[in-house]
Amino acid sequence: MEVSLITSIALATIVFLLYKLTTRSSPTSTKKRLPEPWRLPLIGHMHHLIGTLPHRGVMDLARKHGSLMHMKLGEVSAIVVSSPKWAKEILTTYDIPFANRPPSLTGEIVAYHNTDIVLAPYGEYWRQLRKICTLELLSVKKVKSFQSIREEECWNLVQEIKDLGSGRPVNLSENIFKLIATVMSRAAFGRGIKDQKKFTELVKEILRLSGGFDIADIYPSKPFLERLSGKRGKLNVIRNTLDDLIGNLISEHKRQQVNNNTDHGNKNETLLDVLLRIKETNEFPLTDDNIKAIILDMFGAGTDTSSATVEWAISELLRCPRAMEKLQAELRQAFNGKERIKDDDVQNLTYLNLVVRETLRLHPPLPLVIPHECREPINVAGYDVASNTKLIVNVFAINRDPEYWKDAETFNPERFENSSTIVMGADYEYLPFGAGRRMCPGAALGLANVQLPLAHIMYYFQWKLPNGASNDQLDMTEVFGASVQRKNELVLVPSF
Ligand code: HEM
Repeated sequence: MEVSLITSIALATIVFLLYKLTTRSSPTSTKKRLPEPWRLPLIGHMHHLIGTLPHRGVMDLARKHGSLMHMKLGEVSAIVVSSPKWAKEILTTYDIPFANRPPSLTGEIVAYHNTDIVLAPYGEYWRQLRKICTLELLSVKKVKSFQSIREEECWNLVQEIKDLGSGRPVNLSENIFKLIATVMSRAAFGRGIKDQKKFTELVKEILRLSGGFDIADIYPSKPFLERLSGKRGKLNVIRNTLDDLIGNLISEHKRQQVNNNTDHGNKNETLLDVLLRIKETNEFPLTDDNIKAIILDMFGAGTDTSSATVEWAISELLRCPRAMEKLQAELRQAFNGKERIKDDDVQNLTYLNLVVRETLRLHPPLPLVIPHECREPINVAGYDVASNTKLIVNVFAINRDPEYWKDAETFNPERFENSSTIVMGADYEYLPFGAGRRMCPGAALGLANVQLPLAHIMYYFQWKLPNGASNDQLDMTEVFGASVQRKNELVLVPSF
């Protein structure tokens, strides 16, 4: 992040000089303006984010300048929301005007001209895709239908760790990501795919390139910067490779459907089956490219988010022995005498659920959600907001707002004991899945993909840091991309 910011600022200076040579300054506006930090010409407020991670930098700025603040990121104007009060106001009263997504290079290239769900502009096409998500792809019934896949893959991970032997370090980051990517592959295509490693690496690379703070994002009107930064070229290469990979899977699927005369609508339909059925029955016009874009969304939105949550949960538990013991006691009592843990068994485990909620409070994988964009000029609390203004909801700051959360920085699952909050707080004080029309439609699947792996990892093994380091020395440094991950992989030593 730091390198990309510094590169952005260096390139911005060049653009600034060119700009100065070719433009005259405009008269100062007299309109009421939102509070903002001091800014520099052309780069705006980007310099405030040097040496920090965007969600933390923006939180610190908001604590000084206000929880509804304006920021200029290069040439992009953004309104930044950092408190439950403003999140509620904006995501209810102004939800529709802000329901758009800003155009992005990722959307143009990798999402086949924004024909996925995540980046699709607000409108009829997006509405239809949301309906397909709610009723078909990510419905409770569908999430349940992937139960045996989750159980098998979790069990495989337990066996792999056992095969390595007690006391041998395990790279949990790698293994958890692989587990969730395999679950998603099997859910999407019915099996783990041949090129799975390559596929998931490419999806990870897209996410890494889509943080929203690099030079191409902050100067959208200067397309030559996309080339100069190499982003356009990289995304094109990734898209072409993924296009071949998913294209082949679609062709294979179509062949199998003809051979097997597949019974449409059966309970084991994969995500790809569902989309091909919708296409074939003309329920909603979808092209193969649309299907590729939607499938990529399921991976992009569904793998990193869940795997990061499992990793952060383990990290927090390691540093909080009291919570770790309590969770393991709950699991051992619930599964005493059972060889295998079933998906249904974990749904009602109180403390496991509290741990997951508290992890998502402190470590929302998408701390600045996915940027929204204003569709029309509006007035928010007396401030004029121009169309195309970006909306950044700093969920990271909201989830840690000291006005709402006692000891906000402390990992304390018990704080949710008497609360009904699961996916969002009634007062918008807890928003790991966002809120409003663009809220995450995959929360049920995301939670299921977190709970079961976490239960397995905590039930079957005791964990400690390698080389005799004490658990409270675990490094918790974050790295910012499309989602916030651990900077250093989580390598731990199991005993059993
Ligand atoms: C722990 C897991 C997850 C977390 C914390 C999470 C969080 C989020 C957040 C914060 C947003 C953006 C909301 C906004 O822009 O206001 C989002 C959007 C989205 N998520 Fe998730 N997500 C998770 C898992 C999943 C899964 C498993 C899927 C599907 C496989 C999924 C699919 C999506 C989609 C399609 C969108 C875009 C919705 C739209 O633009 O209409 N997510 N998610």
